Parts: sequence; C-alpha cells; structure tokens
Amino acid sequence: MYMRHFIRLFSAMAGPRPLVFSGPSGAGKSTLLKKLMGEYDSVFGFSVSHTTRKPRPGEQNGIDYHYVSREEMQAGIDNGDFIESAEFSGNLYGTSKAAVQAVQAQNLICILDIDMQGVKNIKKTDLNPLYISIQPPSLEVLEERLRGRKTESEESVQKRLRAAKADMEFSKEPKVFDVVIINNNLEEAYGSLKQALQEEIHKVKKTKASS
Ligand SMILES: Nc1ncnc2c1ncn2[C@@H]1O[C@H](COP(=O)(O)OP(=O)(O)OP(=O)(O)O)[C@@H](O)[C@H]1O
Ligand SMILES: Nc1nc2c(ncn2[C@@H]2O[C@H](COP(=O)(O)O)[C@@H](O)[C@H]2O)c(=O)[nH]1
Repeated sequence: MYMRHFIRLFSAMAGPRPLVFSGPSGAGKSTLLKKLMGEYDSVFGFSVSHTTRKPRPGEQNGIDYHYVSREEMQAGIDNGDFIESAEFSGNLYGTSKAAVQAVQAQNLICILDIDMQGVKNIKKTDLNPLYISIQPPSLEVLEERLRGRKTESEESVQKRLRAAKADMEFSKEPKVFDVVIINNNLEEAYGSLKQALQEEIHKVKKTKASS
C-alpha cells in the first residue's frame, strides 16, 4: 500500500513522460518540433544538448545547443554530467542531466532530439520516454533536403547520409520506437505527430488547469 502510494507520488514528482525524437539528419525533426512547440508553448520544453560542432547561421548558444569545446565536453562526460553522449559526423553531442531537469522542473514534457546511439543509450536509463522516429520517404529525398538546407560541407553530407542508412534500418527494428512517422508531406506528418501525442498533451493541459 505504502509502496504504491510512493510510486504514484514519485511519478507525479518526475512530471510528464519525456519524448525522444530521433531519425536521420535532414529528415525534418527540428522542423516538426518547431511547429509543435510553436503551437503548444506551455506544454513542451526542449532539452538543450551540448555539442562540439560550430553554430550554424541563426543558431543561438543556450537555445539550439550549448556550444562547447571537445575538452570541455569530454570533461563533463568524465564527470558524469551527461545522461547520454555520442560522436556523430565528427562531433560530440550529449544530453546533460541538468538540461532534462531544467525542463522537468517546469512540469513540461521534455523533448530530446538525439541520434540512434543516443536512443540506444537512453534505453539503458530510467528516463522512460516515448520514442518517436522521424523518417524521410527515401534516401534520395533525404539527400535533397540535406543539400537544400545548405548547412553542410560535402564531407558532412556524405557522413550524414552514411549514418542515415543505418538509422533507416534501425527504425524498422521491432520494439525500438513507439511511433514511426514518415515525413513526406509536412502537414500530414505534423498531423500524425499531434495525433500520437494527443493523450500526453491532454494530461499536461489538465494538470496545468487544475494547479
Ligand atoms: N516534409 C518536408 N518536405 C520538404 N522539406 C522538408 C520537410 N520537412 C523538412 N524539410 C526541410 O528539410 C530540411 C531538413 O529539415 P530539418 O533541419 O528539420 O531536419 P532534422 O531532422 O532536424 O536534421 P538534423 O538532425 O540535422 O538537425 C530543412 O531545410 C527543412 O525545411
Ligand atoms: N546522441 C545525441 N544526438 C544528438 C544530440 N543532440 C543532437 N543530436 C543529433 O545529432 C545529429 C546532428 O545534429 P545537427 O544539429 O548537427 O544537424 C541529429 O541526428 C541530432 O538528432 C544529443 O544530445 N545526443
């Protein structure tokens, strides 16, 4: 009896269930997330990752990422500051414990945008998120989108496409993702995403209304 009460209390303290978004670079994760967070600004909070890659034009330190040196990031990883970290396309990326806690402290649904190594590592933790994979309709379309974004060097495009092949296969493995969304038509993909998250959105809105 006491144990059940404790578990319920603990779940309430931990806040709503986080969301992990994964999928190949260029599939459209950030595009969909921006739409989602724009429509539901007091429901979701973004877990701001650390990275050693350089900011792209328009990206802001502390908002898109925490941009750090490899030495600084490695020191944080060695110190146990990260829930997960991975090398992707020649740079380090990682989710700090502080980034997740900052969102959960506001009782918001914490969103993590991470690669497939991150998904594998988060599965070893007790975060218990809902896993959502955003996939492109094909590798050819993905390449067009990555090139069309004009953010990557040729070398980086090639690295990202190699990683994408593995990611597209990974998304087909049973029981890895709760939801797989093919981002072909943006509005349709966004509709599928909102539908998949309806219950979680409703729960947070209800909790906020009653507090
Ligand atoms: N459904 C779509 N149709 C056409 N273009 C799209 C669609 N979704 C996203 N895009 C475009 O594709 C490009 C890549 O999208 P986005 O940056 O959101 O990908 P991402 O998955 O977040 O990539 P990364 O993992 O590298 O951050 C962008 O230029 C975006 O405008
Ligand atoms: N494992 C992690 N992967 C992350 C994290 N933050 C972002 N990412 C993934 O990296 C690639 C490339 O991102 P880009 O911004 O350089 O295009 C993309 O797939 C992201 O999902 C993280 O903290 N951990």
